[in-house]
Amino acid sequence: MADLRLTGVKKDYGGHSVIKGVDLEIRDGEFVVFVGPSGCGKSTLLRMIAGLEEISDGTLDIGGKRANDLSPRDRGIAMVFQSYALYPHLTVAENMGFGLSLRKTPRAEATARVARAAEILQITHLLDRKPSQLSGGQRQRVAIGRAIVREPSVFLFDEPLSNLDAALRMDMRMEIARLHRDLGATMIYVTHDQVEAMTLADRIVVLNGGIVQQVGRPIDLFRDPCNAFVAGFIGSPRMNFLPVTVDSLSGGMAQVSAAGVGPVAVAAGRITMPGPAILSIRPQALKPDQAADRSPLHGHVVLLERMGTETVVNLRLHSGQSVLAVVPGDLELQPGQDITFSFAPADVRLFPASDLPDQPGTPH
Ligand SMILES: Nc1ncnc2c1ncn2[C@@H]1O[C@H](COP(=O)(O)OP(=O)(O)OP(=O)(O)O)[C@@H](O)[C@H]1O
Repeated sequence: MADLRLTGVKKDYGGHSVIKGVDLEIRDGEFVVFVGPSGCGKSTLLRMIAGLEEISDGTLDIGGKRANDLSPRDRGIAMVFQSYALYPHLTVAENMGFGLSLRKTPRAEATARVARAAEILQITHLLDRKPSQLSGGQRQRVAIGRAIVREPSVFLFDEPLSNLDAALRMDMRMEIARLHRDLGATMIYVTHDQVEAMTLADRIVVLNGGIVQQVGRPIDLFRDPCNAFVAGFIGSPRMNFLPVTVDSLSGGMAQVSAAGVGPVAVAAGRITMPGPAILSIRPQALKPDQAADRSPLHGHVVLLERMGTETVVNLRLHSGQSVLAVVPGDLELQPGQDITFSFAPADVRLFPASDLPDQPGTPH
């Protein structure tokens, strides 16, 4: 069993708090991805699970046993680093088997495990080469192979694909997904990459400033972010945030208005009082037409980013606010043209203005 439980886990560096009390359960066999802005504590949390950083406060249980004071090698965990961390003077086979020889695994068994991992990763033909004779993608396979041979119950990945080019990242992403399916091991993965997080994760943990903002299935975070931070962090292109005024509240609905928006009735969410608020609208939820049951936004096209099947439209509303919309790639649009987009009230979310204190038009 390799379920993990973090209870009130904290990390301080010399009185500076970087992880501020994390409670999290990770189920056996689950693929969990940590995301968040640079410096939010993703790697620190991962390294505490690995045993590479001491836990300042709180409890880490692995497989139902307290692991705070276990050495890294006794945790049943293997970690794959962004930098690959291969020994240049050893062959691929020796790199992969290095941890096993340290643990005095019988030679025949070590050789068999290396051969099996090489087969899984399709690098059998590279076993006699040195790291300098490998491409970046091949080196990353060796680093993953070195983790596999240890037969850990938990794999930790710290941005393993960030040194690879886009095409290779996609191949390796699929490879890691297949590995998870085949091995059935618990995997915890840190990334900056939205696509990796959305496609690999059973659940995503969004961190900000050492605090867990939300934990959930990718689709749930995308559709129902709990606050404006998560709404802005998950999804690409980035969420639009419009400052609005809540004029009245009734039966869980808020009547909102703003220059160039509404009035429109939307779900009140966490809003309990009339006053300033933020309306969030995904670029994909804006349609370049105006239907009776949709709410209009009037503006003009500033910039078009043609991606092929779709185009990202950067428009400026009459209120001066910039907004992004995603439209089909074959839609004829020109910079400078006046345009009306519209949204369905069910597709937007309302958040307190205090969620985004630097939002123009909202109080500080
Ligand atoms: N050894 C250390 N001593 C002091 N502060 C540290 C140490 N290691 C990390 N920090 C601080 O802890 C915070 C979290 O760092 P961490 O590397 O976990 O962030 P991250 O979310 O993984 O960032 P990135 O995405 O940039 O890798 C940062 O403010 C960092 O400066």
